Amino acid sequence: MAERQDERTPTVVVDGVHVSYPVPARRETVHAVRGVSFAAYEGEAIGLVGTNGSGKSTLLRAIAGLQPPTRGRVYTRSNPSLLGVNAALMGDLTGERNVILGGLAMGMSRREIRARYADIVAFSGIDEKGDFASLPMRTYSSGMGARLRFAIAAARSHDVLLIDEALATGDARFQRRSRERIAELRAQAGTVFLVSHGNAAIRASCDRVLWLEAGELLMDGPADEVLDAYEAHTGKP
Ligand SMILES: Nc1ncnc2c1ncn2[C@@H]1O[C@H](COP(=O)(O)OP(=O)(O)OP(=O)(O)O)[C@@H](O)[C@H]1O
Repeated sequence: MAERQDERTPTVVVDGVHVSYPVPARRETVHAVRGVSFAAYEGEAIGLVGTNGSGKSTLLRAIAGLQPPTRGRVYTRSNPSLLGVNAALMGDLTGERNVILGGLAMGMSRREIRARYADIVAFSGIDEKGDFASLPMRTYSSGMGARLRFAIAAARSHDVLLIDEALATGDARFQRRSRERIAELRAQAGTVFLVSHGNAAIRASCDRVLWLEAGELLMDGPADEVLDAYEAHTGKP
């Protein structure tokens, strides 16, 4: 077993990571992630579950390099262009402008963006109820924003793609497109992390699940096994 594991190529190694947020107003720190360790490999899709405030988004931000660990280390194989477009989307700009800026922020050329533009908008589904691509993003529902963000991020291949909640927002067709895209990214030896409150989306796309509770890694194993235990704990599917 150990030998077979050694043949796989790690893409992310999280080694004893702690993250604390100072809350000066209350003169305390929130210890959001507590000593989490695991390795992720090429071709894996890994779901993150845990009840509200258990540290999922914080761990994702630490892997993305957006939140420095207070203790421990995160190693990633490639330059983490993860969650690439998250910061770049701007409410006052149209969806179209955001697609262009998001693509540039991920290192795509203008020519590549032009070539992919129609696909990105079609993937997001934002134009299904009118010409939303030409309207400012602040006029979008939060689900539309999340879907456009995912569509932009999915337009190029990633060694590591971190997805926070986006998939929970779409209808059945968007979810099918997302599942297909995740499968393609994995086939290109990428690693996908998925945070969602919808266990069904995780069951459909992930083969491995990490269960965080109060900042600690409670369970790490095959998706069905961990989700069954998690659902027994929360009492809901
Ligand atoms: N910027 C911040 N400053 C202070 N505390 C924070 C900050 N961001 C998150 N926290 C706290 O850290 C803990 C973990 O939050 P986090 O958002 O990582 O959990 P989560 O599992 O993603 O939650 P949810 O499922 O509700 O989205 C929570 O107690 C939260 O209140």
